[in-house]
Formats: sequence, C-alpha cells, structure tokens
Amino acid sequence: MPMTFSWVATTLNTETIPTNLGFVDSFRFKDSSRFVLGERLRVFGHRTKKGRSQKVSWCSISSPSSASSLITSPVTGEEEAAAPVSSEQRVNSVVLKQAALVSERLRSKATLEVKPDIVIPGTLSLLSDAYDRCGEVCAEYAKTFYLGTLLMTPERRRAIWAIYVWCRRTDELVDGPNASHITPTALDRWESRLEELFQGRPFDMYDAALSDTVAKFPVDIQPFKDMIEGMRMDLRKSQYKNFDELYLYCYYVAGTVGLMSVPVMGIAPDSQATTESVYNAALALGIANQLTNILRDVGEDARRGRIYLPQDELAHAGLSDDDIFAGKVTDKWRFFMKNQIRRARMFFDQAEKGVTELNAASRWPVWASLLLYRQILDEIEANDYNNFTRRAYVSKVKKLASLPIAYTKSLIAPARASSPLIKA
Ligand SMILES: CC(C)=CCC/C(C)=C/CC/C(C)=C/CC/C(C)=C/COP(=O)(O)OP(=O)(O)O
Repeated sequence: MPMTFSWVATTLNTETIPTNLGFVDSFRFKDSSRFVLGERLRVFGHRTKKGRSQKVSWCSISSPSSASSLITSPVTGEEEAAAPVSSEQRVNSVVLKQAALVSERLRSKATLEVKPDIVIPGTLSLLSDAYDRCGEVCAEYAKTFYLGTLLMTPERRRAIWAIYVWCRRTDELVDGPNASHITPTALDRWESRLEELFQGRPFDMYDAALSDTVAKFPVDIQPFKDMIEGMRMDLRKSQYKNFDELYLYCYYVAGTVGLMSVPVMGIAPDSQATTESVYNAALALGIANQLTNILRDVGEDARRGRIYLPQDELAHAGLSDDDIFAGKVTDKWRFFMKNQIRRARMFFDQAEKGVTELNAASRWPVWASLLLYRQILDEIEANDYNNFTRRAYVSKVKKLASLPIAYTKSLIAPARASSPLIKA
C-alpha cells in the first residue's frame, strides 16, 4: 500500500536529484543520515538553491514501502547506479540542450536583430498573408493570449502565432473532428512534414509561416517532435500509472509549448537568471496548465473513457476508476483533489519566477494567461471539487480584472542577486 508522509526543511543531495522536483533515488536528512530507496521516491516541494544542496521548504514523499524501513536502508553505490531514469530527468536533458542552443543568441544582440526575410519576388506578401492567417486562428481560439501578443514586436508576435497554429493543428489530429481516423501512421506523416518544414520545404501556408519562424529564431525541432510523441501516447494510453508517467505526458503535450516559445519571446537583456532556469520555468508553466486542464476536465475525459489522474495516487486515496466513472463527490475525492490542486499550484509558482526574466514585451501575455489558467484551480475549489458534472471556468469579470494585474506584474524588472534563479 503506498504511503505518503511530509516534513519541513529537508536538505537533498544535489548529486542524486534532477534539476526539477520529481523522483529521486536517495536523499540526505538535515542530520546527514541518508537513505536510498529500492523503489523510487517521489518528492514534491518548493526548492531553493543553497550551496551544493537543495533546500526543500515543503515536501511530500511517497513510496510503496514503510517510512521506517526506508529511513534505515543502507546506501550502496550499486543501488544508485541501478536507479531508473525518471521522466523529469529525461525532460531535463531536453531542457539543457535547448538552453545551450539559445543561450548565446538570446543574450547577444542577435535575438533582437531578427534575420531579414529572404525576398523571392512575389513570395513576401504570401509569407505575410500566411502569418496573418496564423494571427486570425490565434485570435479566434485564444483571444486573450492573442491580445497580449499584440504588445510584442511584429517579428515575435507573428512567430508566436505560427507556433500556436502548428500546436493547435497537431492537437486537432487527436482531439479534433477527424480524431477517430487518426492512426500512428498519420502522426508519422505529420512528423515527416515537420522535418521538411524545418529544412525549408513547407507543405502549406501555415507550415510556411512556421518554416520562416524556425529559420529566424533559434527554435529547435525536438520540442515539436516531442509534442507529436505526446499525441502518440494519447492514442495508445488511457491511464497513467503514476505521476512520473503523467509528467512525461504533460511535458509532451504542453511543456513543449513553453520550450518552443522561449527562443521567440526572448530573455530580458538585463536578466541575471540562467537560460536553463528560464526554460525550466517555461516548462513548469506548460505542466501547470496541462495539470489544470486535466483537473478541470475529469468528468468530460471519463465520459470518453479516459482517466489522466495517477492511478497510484487514486488508490492511495481509496479511490478507483469506478469512482471516477460514477462521478460522486465524496470526502475521499475532495482529499484527493486538494493534493492534485496543490501540486498544480506548485508548478505555477515555479513558472512565476521565470516570467519576470522574459523580455519586457513578452511578459504581459504570459502573466495574463498564467493568472487566468491558475484561477481555474480556484474555481474547482469553489465548485466544491465537482469536476465531474460542473466545468470550472473563470467569469468574464474575473478575466478582465486579471488583465491589469498581469500588466502590473509585467512591469517588474528581472530579479537581481538574491533570486534563487540566479547562478551563484
Ligand atoms: C514562464 C516562461 C518563462 C515562459 C512562458 C512559456 C509559455 C508561453 C508557456 C505556455 C505553455 C502553454 C500555453 C501550454 C499549453 C497548455 C494548455 C493546457 C493549453 C490548453 O489549450 P486548450 O485545450 O485550447 O485550452 P482550453 O480547453 O482551456 O481552451
């Protein structure tokens, strides 16, 4: 039976934990006693950097074993070597690669001086039409975000539109009207088309806009491929064993959007934060949004036979798939939901630290969408956790009220020396 326990202010050994919160294989208590797990150990919490170790101000640990046997387990090098790679570690390697790729260009003037259009007579207006069409799609499906993009420079704005449209079309493959006809082969074809457009051979006008964007900004193909992988995962899976599996799915379908956006949005020239930390914040925002989306849509997904909630955590709360299908709000469900909401909020908190590091003109739309999406969690609470038959939504009034708040937050300049995001 999985068990969970929590404590305050534990120091983790940096050598054994991934950059993000997530699964770890061993850790050290404040008194230096250390244990390694036969099973994996999950840590959720809020971290700040402190010397070579990470200080966790709150964390919750779950493991199939009992707490006392864990604490007395001896440490051996072999156990550490055999430790499985967690999803967070896998995703972190993508983050590191992306951060290294853009690190130089984002900080140099090169980002601001976007490569000029290659003018082939007659094609420039076609390209501009293609971008305009992307803008229309963005305005239609993501109004607030679209309004925010209008504050960005024209090059950045249209690049964000092109990325948005590609993501939307990818999502539509498995979620749109033709979803029932989509096969893994269709996704393979979509991926070949992606490779073509990255090599400057777009298939249609929306692809042409993205092809131009990836030629001008240091955007890598990996997050795009990973998003397609997420769609494959959605086709083959209807359940997630634990949060590690769910985390990977959330990275594929939403964290990737964060990674695609940072090279276009740009990091503030006066930011002291590491590129990696800004990428991690962007990733966290994607994860937070997706977790929120999942929590909002529990009933709707269940009616399609899908349960995205971690099975082990459901079992730990004494719940089964049948309880989800029955859709009754019980105390067990409320307890379960409170923990899920808390975790989603932690990802939002992590994301918030990075928004300030973005270029000034990119901050407002990101703050606006972050605040709006985060409020969905408040609405789930206000609905007394009935996400089976009531859809949590943020009212127009609340949405409008968030916009000036987002604007005020976007005026905050990047953090200086005392920020935990800053490289020591
Ligand atoms: C924080 C920093 C440093 C940068 C920002 C980086 C960005 C833009 C991250 C955003 C990631 C993002 C928007 C992910 C998509 C997540 C998501 C669940 C979208 C939901 O899309 P729809 O399904 O259309 O939503 P609705 O169902 O609510 O309409």
